[in-house]
Amino acid sequence: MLAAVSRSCSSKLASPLSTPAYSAAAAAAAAAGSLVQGPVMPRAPSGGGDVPPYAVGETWNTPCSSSDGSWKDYPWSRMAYERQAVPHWGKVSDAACRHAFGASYSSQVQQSFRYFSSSSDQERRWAGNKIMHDLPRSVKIVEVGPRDGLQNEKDIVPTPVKIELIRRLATSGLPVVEATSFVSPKWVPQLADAKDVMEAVRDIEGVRLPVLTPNLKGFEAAVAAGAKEIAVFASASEGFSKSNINCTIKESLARYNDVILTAKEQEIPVRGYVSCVVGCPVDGPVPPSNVAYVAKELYDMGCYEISLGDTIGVGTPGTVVPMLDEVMSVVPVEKLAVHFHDTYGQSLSNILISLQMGVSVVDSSVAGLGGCPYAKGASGNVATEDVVYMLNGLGIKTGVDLGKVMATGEFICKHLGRQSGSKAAAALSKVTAKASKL
Ligand SMILES: CC(C)(COP(=O)([O-])OP(=O)([O-])OC[C@H]1O[C@@H](n2cnc3c(N)ncnc32)[C@H](O)[C@@H]1OP(=O)([O-])[O-])[C@@H](O)C(=O)NCCC(=O)NCCSC(=O)C[C@@](C)(O)CC(=O)[O-]
Repeated sequence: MLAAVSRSCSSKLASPLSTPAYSAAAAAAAAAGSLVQGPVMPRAPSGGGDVPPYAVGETWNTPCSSSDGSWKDYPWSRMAYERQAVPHWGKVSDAACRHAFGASYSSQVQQSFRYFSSSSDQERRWAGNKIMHDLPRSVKIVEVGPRDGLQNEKDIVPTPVKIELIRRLATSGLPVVEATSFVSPKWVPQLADAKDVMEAVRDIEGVRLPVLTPNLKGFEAAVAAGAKEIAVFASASEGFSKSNINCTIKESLARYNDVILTAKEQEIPVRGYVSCVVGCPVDGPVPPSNVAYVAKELYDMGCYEISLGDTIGVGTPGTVVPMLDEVMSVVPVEKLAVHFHDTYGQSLSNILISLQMGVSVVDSSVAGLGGCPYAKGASGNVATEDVVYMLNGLGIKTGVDLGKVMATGEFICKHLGRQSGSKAAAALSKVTAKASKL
């Protein structure tokens, strides 16, 4: 990833060279080679210091400390070492700030510090072309906060709050907002109000509002409530399939075949999820071939898009790459989406590597809400704010207004009585608060 550097957009502020963040970045840059002369050419791995002396593509298991204090090998800790990215230091322009913040960029925000890697769209593209070639020009973000984000909440969120959450997300420029699930209320009590939620939001314009349906019963209820798009969800691991939807993978695929055939008759588009694409809370590591098998089955049945879910967030680029590689050999990459949970803080790295492999659809959840009630240890989804911030920084278009998503994150976090799981939102709100005192 590109290194970040803090610069001021305003000449009225203290010299950016004197800010602590800049000094730290400057020290790092100086150590890496050059600060003032622009791009630094990558150095070949030396094999010394902290850099592992492994060849590109070589893999190994990293010993990890387990909860009982012993050292174990986790098979999903496969890693691949490649040469380091090249930092490109530059002054941040107003255009870049506007790009990062979207339409809600204001003169107040303009006064604040920026944390971007390059000074202009052109320079960002330079870095992108040089190091991260093949990045898409635009990415579709599928917001899953109202469904995946809320389904794990213990206290029932009032229906009007859910409706308002969807309305606000829809006006943030997000093209798709997964609204709710028509699943058994005995299994997921939080979403027992699916009918009321869907009836209230069904006519919101300019956004697609898919809902999860585990069977024909759910499909019929969803359509009756006004759903115009649905999603089915299978698992790449038997253990999770049984604990999540109480049937084997084979049984679930037969069930989804019925749902998809019925949906086709009514011209209702169906998205397909594959969960546990790297690891399963019950079965452990999941072979990429299992993921490819389930993804292809769903695609062949007629799902227009297959979302690959790292349900418990154990993936790293080292395991995500071979998984995607295998899936891409049976499903066209333009039909794939990635869905990362941030349990181990790997989501943004995994998204970046997925984009480099050609994926251009990313699922995320406002304020990083989320977790699956049937996946012990699963934490929130990657935060929408963090994804938008990274994509803005890379000059990749999303059409999403970061300021509006941040405000929506504040809204829902206030109702849940907790802090946002988005690091970008936390940092940017501090920056904005500081700027308002200037
Ligand atoms: C699949 C079932 C229904 C099987 O549940 P079951 O108990 O095996 O099914 P059943 O057919 O025996 O039905 C039991 C009861 O549920 C009712 N029922 C049956 N279906 C429905 C329905 N659609 N809507 C409302 N009610 C329903 C049915 O009518 C019956 O009611 P009763 O006669 O006892 O009063 C259940 O296991 C279930 O609802 N599971 C959903 C669990 C869930 O939503 N998990 C979270 C999804 S997140 C995920 O999968 C991962 C993902 C997508 O986010 C990606 C990622 O993060 O990686």
